[in-house]
Amino acid sequence: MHGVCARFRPLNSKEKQNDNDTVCIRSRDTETFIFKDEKDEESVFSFDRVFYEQSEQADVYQFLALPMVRDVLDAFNGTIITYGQTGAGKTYSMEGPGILECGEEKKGLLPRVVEGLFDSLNSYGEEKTYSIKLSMVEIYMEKVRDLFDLSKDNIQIKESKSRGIILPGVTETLNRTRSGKLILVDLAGSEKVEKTGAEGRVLEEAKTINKSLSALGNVINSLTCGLQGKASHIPYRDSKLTRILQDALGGNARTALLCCCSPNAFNASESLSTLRFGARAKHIKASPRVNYSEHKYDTNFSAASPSGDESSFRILNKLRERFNVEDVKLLEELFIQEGILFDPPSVEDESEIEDLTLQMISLLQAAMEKLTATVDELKRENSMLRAKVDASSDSLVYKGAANGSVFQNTISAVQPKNHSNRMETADISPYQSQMSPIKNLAKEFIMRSVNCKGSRWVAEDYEVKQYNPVEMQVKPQACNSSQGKNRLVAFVRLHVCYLKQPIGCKIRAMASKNVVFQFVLFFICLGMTNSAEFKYPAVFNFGDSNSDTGDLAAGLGFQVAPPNGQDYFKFPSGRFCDGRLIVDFLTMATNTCILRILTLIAISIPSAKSFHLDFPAVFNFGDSNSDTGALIAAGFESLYPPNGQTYFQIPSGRYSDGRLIIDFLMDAMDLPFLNAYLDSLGLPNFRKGCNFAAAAATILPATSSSLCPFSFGVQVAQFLRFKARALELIAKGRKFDKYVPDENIFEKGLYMFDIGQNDLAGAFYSKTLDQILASIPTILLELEKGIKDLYDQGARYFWIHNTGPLGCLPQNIAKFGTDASKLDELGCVSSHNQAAKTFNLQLHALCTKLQGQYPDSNVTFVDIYSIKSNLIANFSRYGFEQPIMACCGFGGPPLNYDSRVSCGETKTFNGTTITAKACNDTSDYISWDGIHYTETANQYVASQILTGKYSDPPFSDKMPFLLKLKF
Ligand SMILES: Nc1ncnc2c1ncn2[C@@H]1O[C@H](COP(=O)(O)OP(=O)(O)OP(=O)(O)O)[C@@H](O)[C@H]1O
Repeated sequence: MHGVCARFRPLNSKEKQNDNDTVCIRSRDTETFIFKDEKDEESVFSFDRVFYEQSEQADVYQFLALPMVRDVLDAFNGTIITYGQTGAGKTYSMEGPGILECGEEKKGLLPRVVEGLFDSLNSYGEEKTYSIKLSMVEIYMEKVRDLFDLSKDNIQIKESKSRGIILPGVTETLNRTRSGKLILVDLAGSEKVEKTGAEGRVLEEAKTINKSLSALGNVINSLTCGLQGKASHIPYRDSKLTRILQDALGGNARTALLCCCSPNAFNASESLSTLRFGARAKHIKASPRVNYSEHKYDTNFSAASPSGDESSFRILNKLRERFNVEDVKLLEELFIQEGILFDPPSVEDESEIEDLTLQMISLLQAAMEKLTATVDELKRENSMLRAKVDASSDSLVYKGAANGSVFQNTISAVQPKNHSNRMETADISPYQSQMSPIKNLAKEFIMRSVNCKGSRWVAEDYEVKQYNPVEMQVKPQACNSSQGKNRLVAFVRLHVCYLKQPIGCKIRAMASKNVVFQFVLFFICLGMTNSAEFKYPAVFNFGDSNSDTGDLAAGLGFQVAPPNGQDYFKFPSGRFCDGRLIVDFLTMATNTCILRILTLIAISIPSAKSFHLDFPAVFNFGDSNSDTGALIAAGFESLYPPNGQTYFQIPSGRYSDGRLIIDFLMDAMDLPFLNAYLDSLGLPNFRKGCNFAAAAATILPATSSSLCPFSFGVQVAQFLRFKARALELIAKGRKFDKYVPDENIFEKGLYMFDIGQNDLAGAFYSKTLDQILASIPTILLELEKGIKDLYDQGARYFWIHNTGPLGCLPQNIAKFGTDASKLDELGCVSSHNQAAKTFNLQLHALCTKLQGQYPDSNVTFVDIYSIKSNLIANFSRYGFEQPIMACCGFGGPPLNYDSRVSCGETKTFNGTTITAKACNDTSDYISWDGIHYTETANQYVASQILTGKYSDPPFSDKMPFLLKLKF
């Protein structure tokens, strides 16, 4: 980094009161100080400059910003970031104490930068033409929003070879120009949520902010911890913030970081985190270079370098000689996914695609070299594995998995990622011809931004009363700074372009380890499939008990008791035999053992992280409200896009556009998303729990007409099988520690339940309301039985969701609500909601009973019904436009639901083709597909659960949903 500095603000009046004024720093000199942490342990910190309490705003500007202002005029990019906890002085440093009362002395970096910039431009004289652009955006809840045009609230971030990361529309492409951009970033506070007392939606905002800051930390860690001489994956794409700052952090920019801290001992832990962040960031090495924009028809340039077409043709031909076309395509795709290649659709200018081809080719060459090395390594690994197969098949299973980094990395590399982009931005080019209006305009924008951080309200609520170039008066209206403080970033960008000669061109190449691994597996498979020997890379077997290696036991929890398995496995292995089956011998004969390696991975993938948590794991039982992929993995149903579009970008096995309530709860507990028990591919991680929930599941046992065979009893049986299998592996010795969940998680884990909706909703198709109400005790008896079985197996923490207002689901309204007299005041089917309420009352009573019966357990009842019905009744207050109508469906208002086509499906009826499509903005809708909720609605429900207000007993400390910065 160009400069990393620390700044300590003076103690504020609150800190000075009540003997609370202990200071945690002792100055040594202008670069070094001693910091005393909460445990009174001292550490020495050194930065490029330390600004102590008495430092002036001008000192900060001169040291940190002035060199950058000069550089930007020489076409170097610059970025200045203020970082630190809330109230540490970020905005003060960036802007000043406030525009109205802010004197010359107190004004911050922003006004000084603008003045410095224009002063420098003026001093350059008349002969040059300058184009100046300014944009202001904020990142709020992972959306980039144009503060000059609030209707543009999801601006796409794009990447241009010549200009790096851009928000298209702001800048103008000029031939043979050099341009510098200066980005000023005022980050949101990095404090811990517990100190802010945030809850509900504010808490959600804080958590999103926390994620962005964590992503920033991860990027800095990757940039500074990468293996020497080896390019490693930098997760810029994990948040909008890191994507926008990509150039600033690792690439083409001089970057300065101002770590703002309180000197007060009360804030020592946050200050320490900020200082550590800065200390690490100091090690980042950027390579700023002069920016220029080449004209694609520039003849000089063409003469000096081989044409893009020629080079591509030559090198691609070489590649095709070695691989087939599909392989090359696949490699390209993977590189784009990993962000090491420009994604052509995300490049803002068609004319740059030729350059991208060149860049891609050099990347392919680099990857080829790495690939060759890795293939050699894998050949060695392969022969080692073969030797071990011959020696001992038992140890092979373990070591194959231990050495199975290829498989594990391959599978992890295809995990879905969260990126979504759209294009739009503001352009103030009409002002570019005259210097003075631009300067004034820029000032006006900056003035607008000053008084209310998180300028979401600024553009709407500020009014310029009187304005002239010398003095201006800005009147803040309804500026709520406490709301503003939860906004992530006030981001100002000054873009200065001027005409000069182009200097040169350099293509930056990176390679990703993950991609290489992903690619390698692909080639191994090809090699083996083409072999004439009996050596296959994998075996996919279909059959009955003659070749069932555990399906019935695993899938339906069927008990295969001893002495089954006694001869070979020494325990029941899921096979109906004393030992191995024909398929086992055949598989061994292939010398691959992949079938078993995959089986092992499915059961026992190691977790990369270990957290100290209240709950080490979660076991979930339920229906589609919490199914994270079971029914799809079982092959009973398919989900098509746009399912999953919002978060996973592919159908993720969840019935929603994005995450479910369970996902948000897992996230809040700092646990990974739960893998479906039945989903054996995709590096399932069961160390932190397992999800047995399956869409369409009922509490009552499935019948021949049920959509889903995995009723609650089967889910409990699957759990028993899961536990037994895990314990078998644990009993085999420590070598399996990395692969199986700890034994104690079965007792300490949280058992969650969200089931019952289908028992009620399904019954309405064949029963009267009275019959349904009468059946509720029987349904709950079955639930009680399963919970007792789990208790007998050691479960002690139970978390039981009641069922939501079924009558408000478009599916039920469409079928049972055609007669308006059947609807309540919200437009929901009364009978369905009555059944849900009765069920919930009795479920609540069951929870109380269970708690009484098992005093050593913790049974928590969660009132989802109240949260959801409150949301539907007050939808607009929570930012939704549609309380009932489905987002993804067919038929239009009022329900946009047609039971003949589910979300994403296209069908033809009587010659007419219909498709159930998604709405434009899923976050406006509560209902996703007429049966399930959108990610935004799920997030709201989860945030309400986390308040603890809807639980019986209310909880305060069970869910450790505190901010956990990882620096
Ligand atoms: N160096 C300083 N000298 C005098 N006052 C300061 C200084 N730094 C901060 N302050 C004062 O401390 C208070 C909090 O500062 P500021 O609003 O800049 O914090 P922040 O880090 O931007 O917080 P947030 O993340 O909530 O926006 C303000 O009243 C500000 O005027």
